[in-house]
Amino acid sequence: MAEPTEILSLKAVRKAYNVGTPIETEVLHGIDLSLRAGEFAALVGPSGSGKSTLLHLIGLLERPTSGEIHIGGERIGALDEAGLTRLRGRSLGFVFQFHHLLPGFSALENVMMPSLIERGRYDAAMRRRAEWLVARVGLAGAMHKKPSELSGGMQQRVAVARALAGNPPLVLADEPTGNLDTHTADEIFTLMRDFNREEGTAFLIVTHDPRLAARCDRSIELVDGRLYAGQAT
Ligand SMILES: Nc1ncnc2c1ncn2[C@@H]1O[C@H](COP(=O)(O)OP(=O)(O)OP(=O)(O)O)[C@@H](O)[C@H]1O
Repeated sequence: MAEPTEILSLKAVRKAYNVGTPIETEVLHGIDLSLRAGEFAALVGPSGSGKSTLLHLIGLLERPTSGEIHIGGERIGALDEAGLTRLRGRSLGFVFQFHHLLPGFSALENVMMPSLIERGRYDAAMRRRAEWLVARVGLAGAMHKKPSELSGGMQQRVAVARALAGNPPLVLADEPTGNLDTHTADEIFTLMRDFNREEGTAFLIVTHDPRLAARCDRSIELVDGRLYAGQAT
């Protein structure tokens, strides 16, 4: 059973891909990692070290080949696909390098979308939360604009607001500033940091930017599919 303050726990997690039967490549070799509620952590490492693979496992988008993952105390190995979808909707928010906003919908509608999909119905509280978030990321005046009418930085602000819409205890961000200039990257990073402090949301942020990693509480380093010594907890 995971510790109550742990939002995430990985024990001996391995991931191998079949790259043509019977050839298997192991990408992650026994990862032990835990993240506490409210932590703000960077996930760093060279290209190909397995960062995205690890994030996909934690994001419940893929299953580990072996080992155990707990999210919010729930053991994911025990869940079927419906259970994984429910846990993902309730516990996780996502920010990607490319915002992945839906082009036909306004900023506000994009922010409401995950809650709408998860709950299967519209409600006023959901809209109030989304309006508050869009204003909080500095886009009160652009709430009804479509993504194509917004700059790259503004689009990523909407993506951050969308990740927070369901009040998840953990947000996973895969190179969230990788497509932005330094100034805009700093702004987006600061925004995530503010949410971390204001709402107690934990963040796990994949970044290649050492400046941003240094601004996190903790840097978790992957090298060749293993956590660098001393990074385990
Ligand atoms: N679906 C897959 N099938 C086979 N191999 C894969 C698959 N996904 C990833 N890999 C391999 O796993 C290794 C780790 O990839 P991953 O994308 O997780 O690394 P990364 O640290 O995120 O790299 P980058 O910083 O370049 O994004 C790479 O060698 C990659 O080729």
